[in-house]
Parts: sequence; structure tokens; C-alpha cells
Amino acid sequence: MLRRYISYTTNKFTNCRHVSQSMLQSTVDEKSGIATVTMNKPPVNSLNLEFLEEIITLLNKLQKDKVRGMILTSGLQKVFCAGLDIKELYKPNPDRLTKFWTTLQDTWLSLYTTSFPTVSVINGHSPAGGCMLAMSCDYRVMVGQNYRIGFNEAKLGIFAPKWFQNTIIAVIGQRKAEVSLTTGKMYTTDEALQIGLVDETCADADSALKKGTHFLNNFQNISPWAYKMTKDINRQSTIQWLIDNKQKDVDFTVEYMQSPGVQKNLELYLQSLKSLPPLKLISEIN
Ligand SMILES: CC/C=C\C/C=C\CCC/C=C/CC(=O)SCCNC(=O)CCNC(=O)[C@H](O)C(C)(C)COP(=O)(O)OP(=O)(O)OC[C@H]1O[C@@H](n2cnc3c(N)ncnc32)[C@H](O)[C@@H]1OP(=O)(O)O
Repeated sequence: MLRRYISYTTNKFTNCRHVSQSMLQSTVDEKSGIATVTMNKPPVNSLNLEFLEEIITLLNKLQKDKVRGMILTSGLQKVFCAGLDIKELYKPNPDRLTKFWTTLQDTWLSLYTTSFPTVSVINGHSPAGGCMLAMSCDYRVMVGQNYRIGFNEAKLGIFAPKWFQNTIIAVIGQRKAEVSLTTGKMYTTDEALQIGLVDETCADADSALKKGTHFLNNFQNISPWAYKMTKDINRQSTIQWLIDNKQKDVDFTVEYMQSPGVQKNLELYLQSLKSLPPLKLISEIN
């Protein structure tokens, strides 16, 4: 297990509080109370067990600190988040896979039900679980024209669980979600804006952070209680479904992922990741 550490410092010149874990950096602006959380797990911010555990720990901390909002972004050059770490799914140890999937459910529950508003600034490619991370925030701003976003699970020969699909339906609607999930299409920034996968686009990361802050400022005069109750009621059926079916979802996934057909598909996909030239894969799957 990676050595993990958390440190808290306050910078007296910028009035920002920094929380640094090994794969996540968080800076809270003292004046606005907005936390900027930067994912930094090279090469591609893939979601493995330890990374998910860090995300949950940080969300709990931000909740305890009563931040007013959070912006989630990436510190990497061209990837927001490459989705689930495929190494957690390929030739898995059943005990670890059980823990991984349970932690994934808990991460989603924590992020989807935060007591503070959340924005993702998508400053790089964002396939599958990476797109889901963005969908689980309240608002999305995508940067530039060079990146792709979408749900390419079908291209890996796997499918997204019900709670995952319902989260997408809540954002883009049933029909678009079905087409998007069954075709595995990866969208350009403009296409993503057009189908409602993202709320705004802009040329550079700085402007995207400003747009994110602008969205969070909408809540300055909204009671945190009214915000949280409204969000809970809106998202209740999907959240409740997962709470009621957590164990079933884990048992099914652990069995399904270990089946020979799924393992063969993942093996072929991992090989294609290695053999294709940089970024070819994402463009191939458009
Ligand atoms: C709150 C919870 C949120 C969400 C989750 C909820 C539910 C999830 C349930 C649904 C299931 C989802 C399934 C998935 O997410 S599977 C993952 C799908 N991801 C992909 O298909 C991305 C594949 N990667 C790429 O297309 C490119 O790597 C990318 C465009 C991202 C970056 O290209 P670049 O040229 O910059 O880098 P590469 O040379 O391709 O990669 C560098 C090394 O990283 C390895 N890699 C890439 N992606 C992954 C990954 N997802 N998992 C593990 N490893 C990955 C790649 O193999 C390279 O490795 P080395 O060759 O250097 O060893």
C-alpha cells in the first residue's frame, strides 16, 4: 500500500488552507469557502482502491470543515480521469475486487450526496468512470476542444450498473443515455455541450475555474439546508436503489467480472491500450 499522508497548512499571503494527500490536493479559499480539489495520480488519474479511499476521506473532511462548495479538476496535462483502473478488474483477487467495488459505491454515494454544491472542471479526457465522476457533481465545465468525454464501457465489453445508468439519465435523459451507453461513443467538447453532458465549455482552465466559481456563487444566498434537501429529494430514487441493493450489486459484479468472456475482453482492451499510438485509442472509439 502506498505511504499516505495528510498535511494541513494555511498560507498567510493567499488566505488559502491547503490539504494535501498523496494523490489529491485541496485548497480552500478562506474568503469564499470554496475548495479546489486537484487529482494528481499520474499517468491518467485512474480510480483504484487507494485513490477512491482518498477521495472519500477528503470529501468527509470538506464536509466537516463546512466548505461552501467544491471544484474538482485534474493536475495532469491532458487527462481529467481515465475511469476505473482496469487493473482492478483484470485477473482480480476476489477479496480486493469486493473491497474495490464497495468503495466505489461509497465514493459515489459520498460525492452524489454532498451537503455542499460541486462543480467538475473537465480539463482532459474523461472516459467511463471518469465521466461518471464528473456526472456525480452538480455542474460541469469542459475545457478546450482537444478532449473526449463519454461512456465507452461497451467498447471494453462490460456494461454500466443501474445506479450508474440512472445518474446519466438524470443528466441527459433516457433516450440520449441509452444511445450514449450502447454505442460507447466518446463526444467532443461541442457534442458534449449539445447533448447536455456538460453545462458550459470554455477555452482554457483558468476561465473554466472562474465559471465554476461563478456557478457556486449562486448558492451564496441559498440556505444550505434548502440546497441539501432539494438535492436529496431530486436524487432520492437512485440513491435509495443503491443503498437497498449494495450487496447484490457487489456480488453480481464480482462474479460477472471474473467470467472468462469479460476477462478476455479486458485482456484485449489492455493490449490495445499498449499497442496503439498515444491518444489513438480515444479517437478510434469515436
Ligand atoms: C464517484 C465514482 C465515479 C465513478 C464510478 C462509478 C461507477 C463505475 C461503473 C462503470 C464502469 C466503468 C468502467 C471503467 O471506467 S473502465 C476504464 C475505461 N477507461 C478507458 O477506456 C480509458 C483508456 N485510456 C485511454 O484511452 C488513454 O489512456 C487516455 C486517453 C486516457 C490517455 O492517453 P495517453 O496517451 O495520455 O496515455 P496512455 O499512454 O494511453 O496511458 C498511460 C498509461 O496509463 C494506462 N492506462 C490508461 N487508462 C487506464 C485505465 N483506465 N486503467 C489502468 N491503466 C490505464 C495505460 O495502459 C498506460 O500504461 P503503461 O503502458 O504506461 O504501463
